[in-house]
Amino acid sequence: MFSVASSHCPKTQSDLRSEGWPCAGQPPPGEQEERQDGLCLHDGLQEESPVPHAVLPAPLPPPPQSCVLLSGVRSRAPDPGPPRPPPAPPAVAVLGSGDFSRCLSVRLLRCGFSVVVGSRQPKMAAHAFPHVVDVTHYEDAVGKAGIVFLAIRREHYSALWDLKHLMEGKVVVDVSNNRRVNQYPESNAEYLASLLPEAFVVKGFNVFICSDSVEARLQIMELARQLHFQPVDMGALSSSREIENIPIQLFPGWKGPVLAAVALSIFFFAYSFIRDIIHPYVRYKQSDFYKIPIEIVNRTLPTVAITLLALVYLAGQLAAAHQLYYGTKYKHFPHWLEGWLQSRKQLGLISFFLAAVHVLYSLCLPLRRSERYLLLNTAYQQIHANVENVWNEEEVWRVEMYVSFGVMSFGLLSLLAITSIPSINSSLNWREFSFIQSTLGYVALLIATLHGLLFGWKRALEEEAYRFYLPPSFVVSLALPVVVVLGKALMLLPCLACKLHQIRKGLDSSRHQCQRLEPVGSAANISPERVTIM
Ligand SMILES: NC(=O)C1=CN([C@@H]2O[C@H](COP(=O)(O)OP(=O)(O)OC[C@H]3O[C@@H](n4cnc5c(N)ncnc54)[C@H](OP(=O)(O)O)[C@@H]3O)[C@@H](O)[C@H]2O)C=CC1
Ligand SMILES: [Cu+2]
Repeated sequence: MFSVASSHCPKTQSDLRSEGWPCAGQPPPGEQEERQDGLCLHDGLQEESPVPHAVLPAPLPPPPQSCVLLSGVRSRAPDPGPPRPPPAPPAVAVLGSGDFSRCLSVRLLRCGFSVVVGSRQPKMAAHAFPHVVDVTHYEDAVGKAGIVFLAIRREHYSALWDLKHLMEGKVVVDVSNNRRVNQYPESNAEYLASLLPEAFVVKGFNVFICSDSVEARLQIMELARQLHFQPVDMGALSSSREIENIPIQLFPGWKGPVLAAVALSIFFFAYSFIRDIIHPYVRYKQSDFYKIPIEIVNRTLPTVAITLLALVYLAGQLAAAHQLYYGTKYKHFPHWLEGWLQSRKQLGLISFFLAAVHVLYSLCLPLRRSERYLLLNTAYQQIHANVENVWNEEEVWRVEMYVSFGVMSFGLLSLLAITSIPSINSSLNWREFSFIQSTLGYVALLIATLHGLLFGWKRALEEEAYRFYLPPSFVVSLALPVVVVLGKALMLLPCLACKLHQIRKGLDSSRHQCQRLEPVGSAANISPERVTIM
């Protein structure tokens, strides 16, 4: 339903600094910083597609007015004078004539480069390219360009051995992906560098880029920018293994949140099973096993959903506590907290998913045959007892409010989920986003907690509700949300709120100023100023 991986790097990364389930608009100046180290796995050329057109880039605007040289150096503003003919576009060689080669060639052409394609059978391959592309033999193609893209698979790199002398001093770009994580002992790029020791090998292209030659790396990053990608500098060529593994990882950001959801589901399911099925069976020989498929599942779903939602906001509160304790936003969070903060969006979306399934299950409750029998039995007993009217004002109000709060909190959760879609979140400014994800997010948590409390009502105080000495599951599931809601109330106290505000404005009151750290490194290091939750 949701595309949670953004095709815009900054947006994906900006997830991390937002309040609730993250993805954020532009922060106000001085409060947040922008970094562009997101994962853009959905960027056109990154995907291996058997259909070339599936990854063909959309028509692009005209190329920038040759203000950026391929060497990565920006030229000065041109002197006013008679207009000169535009310089010949720089030639880029692409070796191989497969799917990737065709996509890349078209993109290069659209951005004003001249392309020379190297093929083992140039005559046959030429049909697949626009007529302006020079399709020739490998040797010829390499000789005509300073930058050489390899659009051939690693298994065929050995054929490049014959071109070794021609590759001397050229920038050779390895774009290959693998089919399995750590498929070969060394990365494809390192293998290529060993085959072509005189060339400057650069790994990656559209997003993550690395090379042992800083100049070559900058040159390819500039080229990527000219093709409207947002490259991320990954440093030395040794990072190529990491880059090659990225496209074949299966939802890496979801592992922790999914594991948390599964563990909580097992716990709450087992808890309800013991209390609601095993207990009546052991005590009264009453078989309630029919409750497993719907009732127990529908009791597990909301408890896990609300716990996950509380975990989203608990991470932000711990981050705020960390900042208050150290009196600065420049001290890195512990690793576990960084990971947790990064998982908030996934936690929130899983919570939304479980809440949605809970809604569906709840709507289906009256459809059950068991419900019908129970209702008839109750009616019969009522007639027997000669009771005409069982209307209970308190019960009526409790259930009306309980259902209403449930619907409201689900509505707010839906809003949070929708605004975490990259295209929607990019249409919001920082304040709008923060209002929805933080303020409305807390309201959703508060209302969901009230929904749970109204569901349980007085049962927490009744002795028979403690089966096997275990409190009802709603009591267990509401403990964390109540703590988080109270934590929020605490953070709103003027003394704490003011101090936190100052810290986030960058006014260090800390004894730790000497440890001031600039946010650096991989995407795993979230800078504290990205977190404004309270
Ligand atoms: N970074 C990214 O975003 C992406 C990277 N890639 C990578 O690009 C590379 C090319 O992928 P793709 O275009 O899909 O592959 P294809 O199989 O479609 O094309 C490979 C080309 O390699 C050439 N080649 C050279 N030697 C041989 C040989 N011995 N046997 C067969 N072909 C040979 C062929 O061109 P010819 O016959 O003209 O010589 C062939 O067309 C791969 O390494 C892939 O992982 C792919 C998609 C996305
Ligand atoms: Cu509910």
